[in-house]
Amino acid sequence: MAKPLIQLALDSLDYEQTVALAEKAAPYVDIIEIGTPCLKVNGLRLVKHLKGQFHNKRIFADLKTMDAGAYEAKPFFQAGADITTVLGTADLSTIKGVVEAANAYGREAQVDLINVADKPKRAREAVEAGAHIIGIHTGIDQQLAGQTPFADLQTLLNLHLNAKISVAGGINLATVQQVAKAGPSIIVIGGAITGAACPETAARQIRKLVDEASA
Ligand SMILES: O=C([C@H](O)CO)[C@H](O)[C@H](O)COP(=O)(O)O
Repeated sequence: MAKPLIQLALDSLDYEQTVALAEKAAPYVDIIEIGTPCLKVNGLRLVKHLKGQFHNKRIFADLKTMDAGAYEAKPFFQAGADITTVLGTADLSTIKGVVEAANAYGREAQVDLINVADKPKRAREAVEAGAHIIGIHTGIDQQLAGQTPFADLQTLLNLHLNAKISVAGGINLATVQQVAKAGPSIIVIGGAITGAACPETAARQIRKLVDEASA
């Protein structure tokens, strides 16, 4: 089974704390995500910093773009982001704009299906528009209401789309192997690492569990 990439989601608002968490978990992850709240507070400066410090990792800027796709994404690709996100609920022209910007810089566009009603339909349209990654995502507020991304992940994987599938939303030490065995390309882990008593230990454990599940 192909080994999924592990994406660390950083959702602290504090610049220094975000860099410190990235330093602790970086040896065990493939992609470093600047989560939307963190990106809104810390912006392009943090993208440049993390790309400079972790040049062998992919940097994910979780823009969740809703309009002006290319215009919003371009400065983040110029600053070193390898992947930016656009909302699946956006107009298809906005999704195409982010895809075009990503292609112009040799990077990737992820379409986030958070809050999309008909996920298979939108995922097919996004892939048709050139999206490189489709994100199954149960948001933090939805997690608080008891929702999980597992059923939607399986639905999307069953479509066998010509794009990578990423999954996010409350994945932790207890669930990461079940997720890895389902076969996504990318598994996103936020709070289970950043909120752990020892983030470095949690990241190492996640890496081990994913490697075991996909061996
Ligand atoms: O994308 C996220 C959220 O919308 C805030 O930016 C999170 O980074 C993502 O859900 C992963 O975090 P956890 O759910 O804590 O694993």
